[in-house]
Amino acid sequence: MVMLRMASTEEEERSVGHTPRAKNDSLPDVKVTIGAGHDLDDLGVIEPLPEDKRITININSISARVPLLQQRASLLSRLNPRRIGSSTNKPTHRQVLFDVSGSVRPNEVLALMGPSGSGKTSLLSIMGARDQKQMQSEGTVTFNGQPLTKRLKRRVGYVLQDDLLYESLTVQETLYYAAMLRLPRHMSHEDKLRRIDLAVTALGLGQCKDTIIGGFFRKGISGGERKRVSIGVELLINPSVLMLDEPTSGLDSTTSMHVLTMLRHLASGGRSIVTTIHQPSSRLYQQLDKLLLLSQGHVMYYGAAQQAAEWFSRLGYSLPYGSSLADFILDLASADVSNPERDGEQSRLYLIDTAEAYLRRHPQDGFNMDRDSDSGAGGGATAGPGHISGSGSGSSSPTSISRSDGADIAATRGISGVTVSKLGAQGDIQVAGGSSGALQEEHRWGAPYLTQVSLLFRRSLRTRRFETMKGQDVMQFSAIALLAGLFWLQAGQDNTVLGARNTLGLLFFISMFASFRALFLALYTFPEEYKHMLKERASGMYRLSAFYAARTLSDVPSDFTLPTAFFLVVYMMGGLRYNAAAFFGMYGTMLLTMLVAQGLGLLLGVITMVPKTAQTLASVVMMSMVLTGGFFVTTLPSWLNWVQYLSFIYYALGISLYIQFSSTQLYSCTDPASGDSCAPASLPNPESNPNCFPVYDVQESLALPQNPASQGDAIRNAFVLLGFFIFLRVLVYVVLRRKTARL
Ligand SMILES: Nc1ncnc2c1ncn2[C@@H]1O[C@H](COP(=O)(O)OP(=O)(O)OP(=O)(O)O)[C@@H](O)[C@H]1O
Repeated sequence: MVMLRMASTEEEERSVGHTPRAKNDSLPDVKVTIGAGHDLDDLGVIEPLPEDKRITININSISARVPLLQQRASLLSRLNPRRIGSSTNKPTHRQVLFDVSGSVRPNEVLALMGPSGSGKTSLLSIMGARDQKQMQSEGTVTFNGQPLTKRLKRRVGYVLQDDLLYESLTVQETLYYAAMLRLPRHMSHEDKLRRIDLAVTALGLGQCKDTIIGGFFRKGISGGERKRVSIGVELLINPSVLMLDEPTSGLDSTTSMHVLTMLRHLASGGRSIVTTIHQPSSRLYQQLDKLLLLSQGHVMYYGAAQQAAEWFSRLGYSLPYGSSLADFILDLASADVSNPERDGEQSRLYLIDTAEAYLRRHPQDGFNMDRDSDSGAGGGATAGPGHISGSGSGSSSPTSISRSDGADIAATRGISGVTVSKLGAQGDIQVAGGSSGALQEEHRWGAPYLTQVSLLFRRSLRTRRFETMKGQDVMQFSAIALLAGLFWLQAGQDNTVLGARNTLGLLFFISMFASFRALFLALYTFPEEYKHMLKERASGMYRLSAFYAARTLSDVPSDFTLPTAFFLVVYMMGGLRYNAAAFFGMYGTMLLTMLVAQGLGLLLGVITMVPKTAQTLASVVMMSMVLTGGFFVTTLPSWLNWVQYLSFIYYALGISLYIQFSSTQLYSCTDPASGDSCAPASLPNPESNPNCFPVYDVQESLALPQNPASQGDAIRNAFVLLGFFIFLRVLVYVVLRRKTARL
């Protein structure tokens, strides 16, 4: 707990390293460098924004509630009304934001600060329309007066707290795919490449540009470099608004300073920047224009960042000499500061009450003394409610504030290294609709549709560069193919009924093995990609259908190579029909079956989005398909007969049987001594054996659920499989669309 003594404003400024500034300080036109002396002015992406691209964000009375984890009512309590009352009266939600208002204008850096759990990330996510489904929010956020439309979202860069990057891509590749997908189509390929180079240079990523991003299992670039790559991905599009969640967390002070300096510089080019920041040093704090301080979801201060000390001092909470302002206000928000009149919690509540009362009159502008003197309002318009001046400090109330544009704040900042001459020219705020016209003219998607598919396809292959053809997969397939080949060695050449039963097992095994693998691999596709997809779709990077097509197509080479080799070995060793048409017919059937199984896996994955749940469901579904596929269960009760028609393995087996047996004459042979059916070894030539008789009804003699001799049935089976394939793919797309409907 910090006990306060009163400090003068000058003391405060000295203690946080501020030099009291005259309002119109003219600052030297100093170039800003970031990392390894790179010059930010060299980065084409941060040239000043044209007037019509600038965006003012207004936050109007945002409140938010999150669900509380509750145990489901037991059956007993659901049946007993008296118990129901006791369980359902518990609150189900907790409010985490309370009526928060504010604004960010072009040229401004607004910092959201507060102790952990105070609601910074929640507020930022609501502002960027990235809030989670579970969160219920009220109030509005407008961008130049309009809600955040899909088109506007493409002008908003959003950097998440946990960088979401593909671990197997290099830094250069990450920026390349982002640039090619997001930059406007009228820009030439060379210009896009140049922009990537500039971003790499300006963000100091040159030395690691060919290193993979890496992750838990495979080490890649450092944490600070990851942050810079995440920022770089957003900078490439030259956004009008940049929102960042903890861009400096985990970075050393120098790198944090580089990041904040860069943000300040970006803002000075007409962008509106909002960033959450945890505990900035005094140097970092100086880069901020506006501060919105949250304490347990309530606004404790909103206004010019450099005047927060003044505000609190007037309320009786002066910055102790030698303390950092950022630490001090976080202590205030954490109820860790008391004064002779109030303990920590009382002080916190008092400061919140005072701020909320004041901000009801100035919801968008907040506290800024400079504007008073600007407008000549002085203390004339008494903005502060009576209880502010009545604070325990005995000091005067916070000066009343008149509205003026945010450029004044920027123009008075005096941040070392920022070319302030630019700020004055760009200070005007755009009115609603002014920029939307220009935004309408832009193409909705950066890259054309087919280019999106091609880029996403190539990226998808690269993201799995460490996965394809793993040694253990090759071993697994070789072992199973060899074992199956040996168990069914030349079984297909045996044309006795006994031999045909054996071959039936081989045909079934081929369909089943290929399907199982395809289905279980596909379960993970979308759950693993979900977060990336949400993030990239939220920034309008590509069409969902382009992603879907590319992602599923890119599975084909890796998922189908080994099964093809497996098929070749098993087909030859198993002695299935040596005929090109039969071979390719059987191969095509296996591929189609795999595609259907893959579709089913994708569907289960996308419905659940949780691999473990999808796996459980998949084993039940797949077992039912296998059991009713026509090999294990051959006679079903009539009322359950329809189940087999749902099994894609049933149709696959039907086609395979047609290919193998429709033009082969089978013989039923009996051993004269025992009267039993004979094994092929004992009767190598059934055609000339008097104990063998031709079989005319293969379906009956093999107890099959469908007729292998019927070409019509085989064609129907092929069409049904094709129908399954198309139906499942469409269904996956529809579910995926619903899951990402909020984007
Ligand atoms: N989806 C959710 N379900 C339940 N509680 C949530 C959810 N999202 C946020 N919260 C709660 O809301 C509060 C604010 O969370 P938020 O992440 O916005 O805080 P923060 O200020 O960003 O914290 P930090 O600095 O630690 O990141 C926390 O108490 C958090 O537990």
